[in-house]
Amino acid sequence: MAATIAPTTPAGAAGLAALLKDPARAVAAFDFDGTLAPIVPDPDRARAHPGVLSALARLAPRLAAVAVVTGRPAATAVRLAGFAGAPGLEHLTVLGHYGLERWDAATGELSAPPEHPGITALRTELPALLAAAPAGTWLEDKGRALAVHTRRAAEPDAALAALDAPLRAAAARHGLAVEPGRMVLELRPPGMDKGVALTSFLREREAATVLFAGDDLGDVAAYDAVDALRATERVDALLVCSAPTTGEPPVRALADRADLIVPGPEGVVALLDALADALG
Ligand SMILES: O=P(O)(O)OC[C@H]1O[C@H](O[C@H]2O[C@H](CO)[C@@H](O)[C@H](O)[C@H]2O)[C@H](O)[C@@H](O)[C@@H]1O
Repeated sequence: MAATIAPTTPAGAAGLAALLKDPARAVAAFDFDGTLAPIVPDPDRARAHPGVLSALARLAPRLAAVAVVTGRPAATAVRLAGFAGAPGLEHLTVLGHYGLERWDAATGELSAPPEHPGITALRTELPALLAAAPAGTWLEDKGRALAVHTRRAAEPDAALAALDAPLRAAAARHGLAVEPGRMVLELRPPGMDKGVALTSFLREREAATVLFAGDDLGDVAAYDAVDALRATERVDALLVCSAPTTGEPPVRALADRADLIVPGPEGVVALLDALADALG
């Protein structure tokens, strides 16, 4: 028997009903870390939850499209999740670097803009800026963006708070945007976010319904965009919050607005399987 999917808001119930009624006009989009992949101390060791590929593959052929919208470089998300060549995901799209990059499974092509000059300059400056940071602080060079992580520090939140002002000043000096996240502060090119990326993708696919699932502050822009589409274009939607299973509190800016809260990537996989079951 299919598991019950129980949105806690009337708008979410309408979104779910619309998706089940007309899946061919629905798009499902997912954040990667914390949503499809369990959070781990080393980002390069993150992997999609073992149930993700089969659950997405069951769902994707029934929907207008499935996308991953992530702060990771698109190629990194594809590698960590094993998306390339995955049966059933021949039409998956990955929007990486908050939408700056795009990878389409159908062609295998990756599109990406040139590196922002602020990133090039900051790359040489950051080691000195981080020299006095608490042990365990480290820099993830993502190519088009630089992310300072504190998850491995003894006091991750305090370490991040101490770095906040100097990193924001450095970002301002180089014309970069600051993207805070779970024990990470990322400096990246401005002018793009998950909301802009998701809106553009939904228009491209002429979606009437969207399911979006995320877990972190970078996903708030996508929530904002979906709410705007609900209000202005009568798009039906189901906003899902993947709540941390790491002991961290959920990101309130998502949890307080979500139509459905699920327990981490395992809960997301259960939701996808329940949707696939319900679609028959
Ligand atoms: O948009 P996302 O797909 O959620 O990517 C956002 C950031 O995710 C990664 O960091 C997070 O996951 C790591 C691995 O589990 C974890 O160690 C870290 O504490 C989390 O913040 C990634 O490393 C960042 O570059 C992304 O910006």
